[in-house]
Amino acid sequence: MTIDLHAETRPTGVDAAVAAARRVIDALVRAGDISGADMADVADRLNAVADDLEDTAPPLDERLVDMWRGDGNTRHDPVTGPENPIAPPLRYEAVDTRTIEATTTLGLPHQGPPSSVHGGVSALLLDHTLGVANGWAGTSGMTAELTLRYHRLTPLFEPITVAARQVSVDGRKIRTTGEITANGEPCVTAEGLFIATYPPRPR
Ligand SMILES: CCCCCCCCCCCCCC(=O)SCCNC(=O)CCNC(=O)[C@H](O)C(C)(C)COP(=O)(O)OP(=O)(O)OC[C@H]1O[C@@H](n2cnc3c(N)ncnc32)[C@H](O)[C@@H]1OP(=O)(O)O
Repeated sequence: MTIDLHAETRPTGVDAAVAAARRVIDALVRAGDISGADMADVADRLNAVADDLEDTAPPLDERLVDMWRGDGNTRHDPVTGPENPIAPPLRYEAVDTRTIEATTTLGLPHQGPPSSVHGGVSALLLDHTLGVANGWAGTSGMTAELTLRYHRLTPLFEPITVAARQVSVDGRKIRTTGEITANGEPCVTAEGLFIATYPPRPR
């Protein structure tokens, strides 16, 4: 069952440009300096795109207010956001009323050890997924503690599943667990303490 735990990716507008930017990031890391591409020309063309975007961007304050309107951060967060080129992006499904999961395949931009996911990237995916599991379960908060155990390398280039479950809510303290698995084997497990609090949205 697909649920509204992430913003839907639109085929046009900034979502389409972000999808293209993800391709560029992946292709650049893949190419390195041993490809046949004229990288000086590539840099000129990418800088021209950035110049155009910077020249037409709204003031930062205005954009921040816009970002936190409506769907809020699910459109721009760095894990699921269709507006954010550094998001893989993950697309969550509900497992039950307190548990969610997403399956994705990461590539070279997220590499740490050879052909393996960077440990900090795993932490990002888990922190966010635990946070969204809290939102799904009905009580969310800010990460106060996140404890990770890296059991084995998390592979690139093949499907991995990121899952999280809200375990308990005790006053403002929310305890949540999660894991990244590949081929059914745990690669990283996480335990999080979240404190129920709601930072003000930019206005
Ligand atoms: C359906 C879909 C929904 C989607 C939703 C969108 C999801 C988005 C997902 C995004 C996910 C991404 C998520 C992110 O990226 S969140 C960003 C990363 N986190 C932060 O930046 C948090 C920064 N820290 C703070 O803001 C404050 O310190 C917090 C809010 C955490 C607590 O400050 P606050 O002033 O409010 O609390 P308090 O001092 O009154 O303490 C209250 C109680 O808590 C206990 N305590 C506090 N800290 C700790 C600690 N470190 N270890 C153990 N215990 C701790 C404390 O002892 C006390 O217990 P007790 O004495 O009462 O027993």
